[in-house]
Amino acid sequence: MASEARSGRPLSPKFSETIENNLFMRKVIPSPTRSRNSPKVNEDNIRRSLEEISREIKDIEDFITVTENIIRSERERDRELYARERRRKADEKRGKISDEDRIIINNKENKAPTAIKQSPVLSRKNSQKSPSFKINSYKVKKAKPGSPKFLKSKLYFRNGKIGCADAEQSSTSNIESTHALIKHILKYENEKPLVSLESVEKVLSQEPEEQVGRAIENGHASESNANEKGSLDLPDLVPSPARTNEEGINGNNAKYIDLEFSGSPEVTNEDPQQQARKDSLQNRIIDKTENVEEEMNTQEIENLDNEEQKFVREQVHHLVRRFTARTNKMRSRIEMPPTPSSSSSPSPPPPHQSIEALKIDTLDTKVSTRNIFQADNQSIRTPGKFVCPTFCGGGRNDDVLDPQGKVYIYWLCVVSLSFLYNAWVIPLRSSFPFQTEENQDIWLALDTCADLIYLFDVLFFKHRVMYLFEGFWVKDRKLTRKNYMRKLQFKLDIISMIPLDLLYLKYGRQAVYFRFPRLLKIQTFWEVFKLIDRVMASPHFVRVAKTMTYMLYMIHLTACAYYAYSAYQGLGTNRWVFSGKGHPYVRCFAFATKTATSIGKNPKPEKEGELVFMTSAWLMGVFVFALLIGQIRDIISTATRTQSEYRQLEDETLEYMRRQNLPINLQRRVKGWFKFTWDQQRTLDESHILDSLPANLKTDIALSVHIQTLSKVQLFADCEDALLRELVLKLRSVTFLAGDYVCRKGEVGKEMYIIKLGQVQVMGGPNNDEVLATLCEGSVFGEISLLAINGAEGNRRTADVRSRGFSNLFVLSKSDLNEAIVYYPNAQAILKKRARSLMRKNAAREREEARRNASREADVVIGNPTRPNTPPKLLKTVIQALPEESPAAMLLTRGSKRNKKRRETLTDTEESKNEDSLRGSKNEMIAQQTKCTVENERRALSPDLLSSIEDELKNQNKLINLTDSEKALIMSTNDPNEHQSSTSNANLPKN
Ligand SMILES: Nc1ncnc2c1ncn2[C@@H]1O[C@@H]2COP(=O)(O)O[C@H]2[C@H]1O
Repeated sequence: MASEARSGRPLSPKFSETIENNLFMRKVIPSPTRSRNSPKVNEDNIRRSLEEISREIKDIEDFITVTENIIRSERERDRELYARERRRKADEKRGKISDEDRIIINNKENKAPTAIKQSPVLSRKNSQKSPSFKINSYKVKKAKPGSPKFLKSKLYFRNGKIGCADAEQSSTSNIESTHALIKHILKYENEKPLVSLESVEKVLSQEPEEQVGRAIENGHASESNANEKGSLDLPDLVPSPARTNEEGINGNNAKYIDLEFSGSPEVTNEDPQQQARKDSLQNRIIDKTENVEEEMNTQEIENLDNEEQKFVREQVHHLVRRFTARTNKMRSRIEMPPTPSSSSSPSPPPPHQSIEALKIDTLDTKVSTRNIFQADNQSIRTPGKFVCPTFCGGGRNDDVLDPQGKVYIYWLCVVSLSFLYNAWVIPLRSSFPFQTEENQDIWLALDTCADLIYLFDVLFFKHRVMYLFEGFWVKDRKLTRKNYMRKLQFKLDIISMIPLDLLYLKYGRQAVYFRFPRLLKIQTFWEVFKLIDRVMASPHFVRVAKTMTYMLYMIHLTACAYYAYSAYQGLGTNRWVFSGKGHPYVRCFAFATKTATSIGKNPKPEKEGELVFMTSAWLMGVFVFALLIGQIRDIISTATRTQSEYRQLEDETLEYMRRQNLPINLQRRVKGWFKFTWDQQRTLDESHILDSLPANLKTDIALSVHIQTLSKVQLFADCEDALLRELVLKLRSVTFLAGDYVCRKGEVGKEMYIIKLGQVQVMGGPNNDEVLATLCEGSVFGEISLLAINGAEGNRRTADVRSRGFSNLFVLSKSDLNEAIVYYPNAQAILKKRARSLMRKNAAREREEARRNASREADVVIGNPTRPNTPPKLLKTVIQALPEESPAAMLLTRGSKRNKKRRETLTDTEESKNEDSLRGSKNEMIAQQTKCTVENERRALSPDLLSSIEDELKNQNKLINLTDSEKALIMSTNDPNEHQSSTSNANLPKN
């Protein structure tokens, strides 16, 4: 917008165009529907429109500033150009131009040919429509690259700068090209005039005034005639013998206005007639140009100032005013009262102040909406005329006090101390003989200090405290003062300062009771406790302290009264009154304490007056102590309520489990859960704590509490903050014990999780005992099944997730997630991307596992053929052949009961023996063969035995050592010969 306005010459039409074209201006003009806002309009919509309006007003403000700057700078430039031009023309007229200057002017003239082009006003018009004037051109073919001819260029004049048109399109440096081109022009200018006389005549015959008028009206209409591109070009300056002036007009360049600006003294070969003609033409040109130019310039500049500019400015200011008023009205209607905690932030003024703010003179050109809003806060600038204009800063509003600010609270503490001084000392000095002639001055000084504090409080502090009015903090000093003066507190403060002490003059300084009005400052004392209660980390202490102060003060008053009564009756006149022995205050205070608390024995009252005193003291004691004890109980119970609730719940749960006879282990886990949850949160259910707060505050609190965890969640870091705000209140906190499964593979997923504390393990593998990943604080899991990427089947958990130690997780339900995420496509995309990548990873892992299993199975088939389970036929035959009860048969059929391995070895040996015996005396070869066969066949039944024998024989290459009992067993079954042979057989190496 700014650039448009800057480049546009006819500022007024451009201005109005800009305004009309701008969206914000269209919005600014209030439509009937807009102004007729129904009260039922949704608050959100109002808010949004309010924000929009604020933005628009800001835009208008910028718009005004920019356009005003443009107007100013344009005007200055116009004036400057105009003055320069006039000076130059005057010089020219007087023929004072040096030759050198003439050449430069010549070229300058060429930048904006004819008188028309010299008009700054017109130049701007031109530059608006066509940004450049092409004033020269080269049309030489086959020129060297880089040479001015090659450029075939035209000089242009744009925004006060000269340049070479073609250089812009080529990569050549514009400055270099322009320089070269100018040099070239100057070189040939001596040989041939730049502009022919005929061209000049032609232009002049077209009535320049007309051209000017048209140019102004139509924005270069005259130039368009000459050049469709809107440029005013001179004929080719390259000296070409074939080329004549006529060609310049009628040939290719016929559309150009050819002007000859000569008069160069170097052109000496002209005849005097021609010279005279040239001079007269030149003069005509200059005269006409000057007249037109002068007229135009003056008119333009004045018009600029007087009409459009003013109109536009006024219009815009008017709109700004209207919109500011509307905005303030709307704001006053919808703005929520700030919470006490936000009071320190700059707050808007009460509505009536806003209205006053609107009285600001918006006609000031520098006014801005920002200023208006600032003015809202400073609407009243007149100095205060009421209380202490000098000290109180009059009507300034920059030093109001925040009622919850530190300065004010500290000051209230000081005032409270002086109140307490008065409250304790006035009864004390009135009853006890503590004010003597010697210390009177000290008391007087202390009294004066306390009084000064009271005075300062009223003069400098109380009336500056800002207050809430219809939801707005009122910060105006005049209003805060009025507010203070309206209150009862002001009246009490004034009464408490009444200098009744002056009566000392009449009644003497002993009459301290004249200071009793000072006790009316008690409101400040209450206020300070109230404020400290709010700002202290543990308000229970403040409450207990307050109650204790009351109690002690009652006892103090009783002590004073007791002493006064005793003094009245006469010290030590009976057993009840104060005896006068010891420190009077300490004794009387002890008496009063015993009476009030009914602890300890006090002397019995004897007189009626004493009885009345005691009765009232007892009553007060009962009342005050009942109150005190009740309060302290409340305070303590409030402080420990959450803990006792937790204890109660834990006890009930454990009791229930005991009654149900649940396993001890389970009970222990539940106990662990209670302990861990309490340690972590100091409450069992956080969610209900903030129930009573509005949603925005709840969100803020939840964000502050969980920010540490949530800041680690990548999902939220990558997405808008709004998503986090939306979800934070929906997060539920859950605790898992060590080894607990958070979710199981194949379950339907209904929640996703964010790890708040601890670690979880994602389990996988064929037996779900392989840890695929360990996730820690800030990690998100359980989202795959929620997103249901794989259609209906996709809502199943893809892995087991187990808590590694104790872990605390945020749970987000599927519905909550879906509800929120639907508006955040970014987050959706991130979650889906992550889910897909996890799924791909899992799929790849599962494929790999399947492949490994398959290859393992294949190995078994090839490498380990299974042996038949049925005993071989030969063995069956042998067993049948053996006597049933023989140890060999028993061994073969049942095996040993003692040492299996040894027995089997034995059986093996025996069997060999039996085989031998079976074969009898048949040749050894056959027996051996048989034995081997049997052995081979037995291997099927007891591979361990056989292999162990084999191993022993192979590896150690020694005889198998049978135990004696085994040998005996074998020998007892078979004859000695057989035994021999069997032993030898048994000892045979297998191979
Ligand atoms: N290989 C893995 N690495 C990390 N996390 C995983 C992996 N596989 C599954 N998960 C997470 O474990 C979750 C189990 O439940 P979901 O399938 O809903 O979502 C799953 C993922 O968030």
